[in-house]
Amino acid sequence: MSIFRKLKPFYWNERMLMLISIIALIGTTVLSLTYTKLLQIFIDEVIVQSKYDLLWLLTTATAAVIMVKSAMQYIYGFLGARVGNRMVMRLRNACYSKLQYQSYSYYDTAKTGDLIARMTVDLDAVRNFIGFDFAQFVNMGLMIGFGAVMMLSMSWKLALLTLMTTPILIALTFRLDRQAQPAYRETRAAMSRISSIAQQNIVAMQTVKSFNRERYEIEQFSQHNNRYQEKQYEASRIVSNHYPLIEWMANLCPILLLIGGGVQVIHGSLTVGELAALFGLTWLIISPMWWIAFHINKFSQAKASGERILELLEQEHGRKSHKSYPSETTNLPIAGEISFKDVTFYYNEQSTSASLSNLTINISPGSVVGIIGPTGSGKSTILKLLIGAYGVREGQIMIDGTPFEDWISSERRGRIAPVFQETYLFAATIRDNIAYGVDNPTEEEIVEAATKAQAHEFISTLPMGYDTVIGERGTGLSGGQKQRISIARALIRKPKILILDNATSALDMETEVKLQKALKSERKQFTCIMMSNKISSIKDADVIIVLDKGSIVQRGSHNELIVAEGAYRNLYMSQYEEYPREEAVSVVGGDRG
Ligand SMILES: Nc1ncnc2c1ncn2[C@@H]1O[C@H](COP(=O)(O)OP(=O)(O)OP(=O)(O)O)[C@@H](O)[C@H]1O
Repeated sequence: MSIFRKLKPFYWNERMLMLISIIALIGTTVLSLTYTKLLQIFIDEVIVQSKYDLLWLLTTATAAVIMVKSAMQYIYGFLGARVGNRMVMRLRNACYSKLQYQSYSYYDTAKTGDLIARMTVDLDAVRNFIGFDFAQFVNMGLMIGFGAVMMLSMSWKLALLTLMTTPILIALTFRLDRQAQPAYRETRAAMSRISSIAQQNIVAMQTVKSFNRERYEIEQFSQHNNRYQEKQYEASRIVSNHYPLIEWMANLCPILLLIGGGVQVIHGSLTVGELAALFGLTWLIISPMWWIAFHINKFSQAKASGERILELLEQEHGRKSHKSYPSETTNLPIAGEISFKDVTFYYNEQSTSASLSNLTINISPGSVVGIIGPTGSGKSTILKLLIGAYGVREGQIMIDGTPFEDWISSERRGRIAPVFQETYLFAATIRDNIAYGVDNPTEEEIVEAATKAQAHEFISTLPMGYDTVIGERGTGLSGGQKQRISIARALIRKPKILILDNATSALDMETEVKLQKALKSERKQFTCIMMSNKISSIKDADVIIVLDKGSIVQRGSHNELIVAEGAYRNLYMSQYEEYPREEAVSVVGGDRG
């Protein structure tokens, strides 16, 4: 029950509704018990004593009982659903908020399908338990209790005889819960794996199809689906193994009553009506006993699901993102000076080599810095440190002379705008995708950002312009178009620090030059860090930093680096070997384009 205790804040507000719902359910139970009394009066007085005038009264009383019972059943169903839905809404919101503020490193290993399964299938299991099954539990306990009291008041000897098997039944249901719980836990985990595989497959469908791996994917999915089925079988086997025993024990009650009660009727110590009433009561007690097994089953499933939801809610993974992230840009004065002092960074304890080693960089406000290096040299890692995705343990990063930790957790954080290497666009209009960078931007601001990002021109040629709806992950647009929209999304923030991580890799030379010119015209507005593998993207930077295996191997302007022996010149030669003469002449001649 500790799981449901921990989930209490999510349903405790609804305790009044829960109480009314439970009272309504108890009402229906008590009314069900009165049927047996009416039956007793009918046999002993109407039939045996021929009091026919009581017939109408009994009929009217039975009709009234039925009506009140249905009204109570309606209240129970209506309020139960309301409690369950409200609770699940709160829980889902809490899970969603938790996911928003989870650390970046959490998402290094998180499985999307698993998270979605927790927020849908698992939440539904908990909703059903809190909304309906919990009330049924209470009701069944009371039904057995009331029924037993009524039986005891009519004939305590017969009651004891009849209910002899009850302790065994209770022990069996507890055993069922104990054994079923791990099986349901595994079932839920298997379901999560299935969701993860399906989700990954849908996202990677292009790759799957282009490599003709449909059959392989089907086999993989089928294996996991089989595993899920096996886990389900295991859970149902445990439940089914218990059902016959529970049924047997439960059915022993009316048999014992018929033997004991029959003997008493023969000896005249019990009327036929009383035996009929006791018989009715026995069934009213037995049926909840059967149902207890069913509801225990639901309880075990809800517990397994509750555990998974709590795991999501309680998980703290690495450095948390800051809740104060402002969606509005701030007017606090920000210069945009960045300095890295002897920064060494490992992603995790298991890493054998540092992703950045002894990095010392000083970037003055309003300057453009190009960072170039081969793949895996640490460019994206610098971006991740600058957006606060990971904490620095060795060395120090300062912004405007303020230690990074203080700076990033302040309002100013909103003035840093990254454009990631992998462009992510939402399934929405182009306007909404650009506007995502800030709250309620004007049309002029959207067009201005798109124009600077060299996106306005192509957007205007689309039949629906800014209202063009793009598919999930930006389908319907070329790679270069997606990159320009994500640059516009960053520019609309009017950043003080703009970081472009290979963000122009898909642009043609002409568009890239135009974009660089546009950014250059703004150069005093913000500090710009451009990371790239391409010399053409960074050669106009004030300073170029050349990285290799996480260390700075060269720094200087393009003109300085091109004439010096080293990594930059080698890179240049390899990228421009097709037209070495023109470029060499223009560069060595000092023409910086
Ligand atoms: N989340 C991560 N966990 C562990 N190691 C990582 C992680 N991300 C990157 N790395 C490692 O850090 C090193 C630097 O990676 P980074 O992504 O910064 O390189 P990069 O220069 O941006 O490469 P590219 O040009 O290919 O994008 C690589 O060795 C990489 O394997």
